[in-house]
Amino acid sequence: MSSPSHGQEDQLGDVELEQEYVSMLYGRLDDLREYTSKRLSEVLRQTGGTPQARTERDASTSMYSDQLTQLSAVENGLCFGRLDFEDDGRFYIGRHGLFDKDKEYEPLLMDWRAPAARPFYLATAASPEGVRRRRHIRTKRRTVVSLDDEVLDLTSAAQGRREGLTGEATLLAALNASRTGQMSDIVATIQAEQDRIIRSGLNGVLVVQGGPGTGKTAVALHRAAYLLYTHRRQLAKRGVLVVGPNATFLHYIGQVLPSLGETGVLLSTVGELYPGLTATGAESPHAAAIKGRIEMAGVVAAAIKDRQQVPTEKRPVEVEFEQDVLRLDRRTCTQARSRARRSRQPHNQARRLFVREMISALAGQVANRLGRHLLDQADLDDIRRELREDEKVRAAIDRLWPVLTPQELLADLFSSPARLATAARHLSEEERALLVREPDAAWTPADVPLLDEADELLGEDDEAIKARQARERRQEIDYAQGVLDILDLDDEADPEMLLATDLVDAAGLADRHENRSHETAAERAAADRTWTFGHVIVDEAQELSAMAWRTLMRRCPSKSMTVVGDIAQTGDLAGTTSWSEVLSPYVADRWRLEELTVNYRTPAEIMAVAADVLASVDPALVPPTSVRETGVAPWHRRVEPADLAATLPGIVAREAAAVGEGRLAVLLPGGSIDSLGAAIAAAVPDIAVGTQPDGLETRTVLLTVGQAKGLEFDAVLIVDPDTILAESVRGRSDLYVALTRATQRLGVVHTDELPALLGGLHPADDVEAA
Ligand SMILES: Nc1ncnc2c1ncn2[C@@H]1O[C@H](COP(=O)(O)OP(=O)(O)OP(=O)(O)O)[C@@H](O)[C@H]1O
Repeated sequence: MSSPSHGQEDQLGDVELEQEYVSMLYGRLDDLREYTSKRLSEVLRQTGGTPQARTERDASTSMYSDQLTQLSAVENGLCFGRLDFEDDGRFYIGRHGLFDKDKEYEPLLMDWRAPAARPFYLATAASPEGVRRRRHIRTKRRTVVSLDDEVLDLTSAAQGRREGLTGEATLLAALNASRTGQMSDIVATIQAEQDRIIRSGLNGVLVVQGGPGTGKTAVALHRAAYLLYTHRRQLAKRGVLVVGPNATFLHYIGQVLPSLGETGVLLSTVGELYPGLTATGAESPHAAAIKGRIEMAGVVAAAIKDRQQVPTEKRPVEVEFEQDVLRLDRRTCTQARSRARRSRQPHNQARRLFVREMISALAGQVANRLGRHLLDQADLDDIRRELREDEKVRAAIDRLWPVLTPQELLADLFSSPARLATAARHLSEEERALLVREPDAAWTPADVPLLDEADELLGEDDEAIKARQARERRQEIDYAQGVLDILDLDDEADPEMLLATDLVDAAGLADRHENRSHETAAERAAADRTWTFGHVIVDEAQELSAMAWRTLMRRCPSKSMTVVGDIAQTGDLAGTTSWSEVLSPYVADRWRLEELTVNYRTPAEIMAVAADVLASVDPALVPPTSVRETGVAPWHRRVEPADLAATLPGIVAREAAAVGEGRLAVLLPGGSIDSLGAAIAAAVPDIAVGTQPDGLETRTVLLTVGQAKGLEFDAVLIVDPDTILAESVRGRSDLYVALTRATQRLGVVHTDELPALLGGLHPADDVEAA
């Protein structure tokens, strides 16, 4: 509600006044951009100097480029609010702090994350915190288009604003707007219960539990921006990781942080956390669920032990060496293996000890045959060296204790029922059979935590480390050569002036860049499996398996984490329905819980239907309260199974037309995407089938419920709810997720009797007639 005390004329006058102020702010922003860009070019042009000067220059380069990125990002909606206080003070609130350099840096615009900006989100008529009026300023590009005032006194509170909502008109305008396929930031309309979570302290594990549409994802991302602003020094170095369920979801949320001026955050799925590997393989949900169990950590450890072999009593290892046959018997090998294992080093590093013991044993045999008394220390050293370099000796030792990469270990394990039987003996035969795969099959997302576990237990052998270092050094030199080439391309350079290559060669420049100052923490983190983050945010956290949690906890030893999710929406068989169950192995009961209760996405009419489904998942679960109604009744239509393929394209086309500029999602059972997808795609323009990162920007998209998790659309059409319910033991949760994706319209097409759970839907003919 716009302030009743303000007439239309006042508003017009105010709009002009605010436009003046907003234009002044944009002028200041332009000045700042120009200044920063100039400084950056100056720094980039400087060369030479002492090592300290170079370090300072690197720091200035990254500071100015970061500032420039931030200043470019805040163009849209730079200023969105104003607070007027009882004592006649006032200030403006926006995406970025701006100061008046001519007036002792007096604030012109307060960053929304600054402590002083908090009353903009928290002040209420009942507790105004000295605020007289809160004004929401809506802009389009650089033009002020409207204002929404709230007067925070109890009389105006009694007159009608809905209790508990901040900036109601602006909020409802944002919620009613058509979706674009990309999530937007909510910085102008953060609600009080969300603000408290966004600004909660950095330390410890914070769990944010909330029903669908309560803004968990939005809150998690704004929290990342807030934490980076408030604890920049601490977090910029180690970076922040945001984990999401799949690439489509990451694409959907990908613009939110950049629009808030934050680019140093790594967005990743758990499946992408193993550098150099893309987990594109698919497998049955049951196989993935087994791989997600915590017992799999023991299976990986056992699989490694199983590769540390000793010969049988009767058949010692025989090695040909210089026309002689040397023997490694069971006792010698067992002793060497025990010593190597006792070192508690990872397999590939402990191997050094094993090799040393084996070479000693073999050298002893050679010395005895040559006549030990004839040999001095130098001879013995020679014998050891020759043994080490001998191909056959090396091969024999490799068979007993091979150098292994995580990929080799797991590919060998899963392609061998015998190896699986040894390492995973507590699994049933049927469970083991589900894990068997071809040796060269593609890796699946559920394999990634196992690879991570294996990497931890295998470690890297020295040769691999040396090879990697050499590779990295070559990359540094290539990068440095590129920099030199660019610098020397300047054709306006004075011919008398020394070229950069006259001063330093690529190897020399690479030395200076050894600390990779040109990469952000997020970029370095993405390339390094052992990177540990300053803060980790996990979205749709209910879907993570126990093994995935183990991987993530390894990446965050400080346990500074924000975990957001909804245990009523768990669809993955490996997922959880209890936060305490997944967190207690790592932090016992030292985690704090915050709950979100208001649904900003799903209108009340649709939520009433979803509430029945939720009650069937667990009667104790409480659905979130919808913030708005649309007046559009959700409908159902029965179609004979034989007619489905012929009828559905028409229904989809009608819904796509009804949604106008908005987005429509057709949610189908997993098994139907292929069979029904082609017919629908042929009849409906601008359509995407299945997950493609930018598929959400098409007007219509066909997805399974699992693929639609975390996403939202103006209209949703659910096809064949019976099969969605039957497809998984978590079918009811899946249906609940499907129903709660819509912001405006919902329809359900079924081929059998309407499931009783969906009794709240209205027959399509009644809805059309109305
Ligand atoms: N304070 C707010 N102002 C404006 N829009 C909001 C606000 N809070 C949430 N929204 C919008 O509500 C929708 C749902 O938010 P979000 O996706 O974060 O919910 P969620 O709790 O993660 O949902 P789900 O559990 O279904 O994934 C989004 O469009 C988001 O932008």
